[in-house]
Amino acid sequence: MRSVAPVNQTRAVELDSVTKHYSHGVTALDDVTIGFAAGTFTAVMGPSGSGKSTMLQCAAGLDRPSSGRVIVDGRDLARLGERKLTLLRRDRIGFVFQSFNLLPSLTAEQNVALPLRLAGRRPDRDLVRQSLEAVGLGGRAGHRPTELSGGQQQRIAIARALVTRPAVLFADEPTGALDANTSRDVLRLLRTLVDRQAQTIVMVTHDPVAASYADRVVFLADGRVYGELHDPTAELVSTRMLQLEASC
Ligand SMILES: Nc1ncnc2c1ncn2[C@@H]1O[C@H](COP(=O)(O)OP(=O)(O)OP(=O)(O)O)[C@@H](O)[C@H]1O
Repeated sequence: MRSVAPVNQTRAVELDSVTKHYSHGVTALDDVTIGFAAGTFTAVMGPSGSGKSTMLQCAAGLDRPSSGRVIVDGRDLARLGERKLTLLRRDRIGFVFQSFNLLPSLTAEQNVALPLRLAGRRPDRDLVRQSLEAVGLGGRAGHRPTELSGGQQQRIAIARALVTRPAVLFADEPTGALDANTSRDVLRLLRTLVDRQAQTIVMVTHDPVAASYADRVVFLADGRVYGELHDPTAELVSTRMLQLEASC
């Protein structure tokens, strides 16, 4: 059963009137105001070029908005200098991508420990093992990425993103490179992390089935928020996407 959102839920991430201009007069985000409550799973959908990745990059502090505010874990990113922003990204924000980005020469355990090493911390073996167990791969600690399936590699990437216990996990098309069965395993894992550990997850996807694992789907078009769905089904998400594409 899904977690029930408590009243007065705190927001792990907030975007307040965020606009992002790129060169050649492109406005990728146009005055976007949206919040992501702690302990919830949100999918972000929209036609190609609607600003989904840009929104994730701005929310994760990987890119700076042209105007507006981004608040993560109670901190206004615009007020942080580069060093403090790097620390916040490293300690409080997790990111997984379509490509797993694991280091091929390292074992699963060493890949998961990497964020701790990069932070100059001696990796706590128990913590690394717990992260591997949380993604169901406690028995694969000594395996290298080439010895793991695509779904297992993505689960290692998720364990690596979670080892610092981030306030939010951003996922950009995390199942984009996986087949339907493997995708389902990864999506179930994300759902379990929300339900059992109250992890906050924001996931960009093109797939209505993937979006149906979320508590809420936010639709973007032309850099703007065009509504949302709560407790989505894949059918409802597909219908909304068709309506959105027809109106663009
Ligand atoms: N670095 C950049 N420089 C210039 N324009 C960019 C840059 N990055 C993105 N854009 C433009 O910003 C708009 C939004 O792009 P974005 O990648 O956020 O969309 P998206 O919804 O994630 O697309 P897709 O589903 O195709 O991945 C697009 O028009 C894109 O061409």
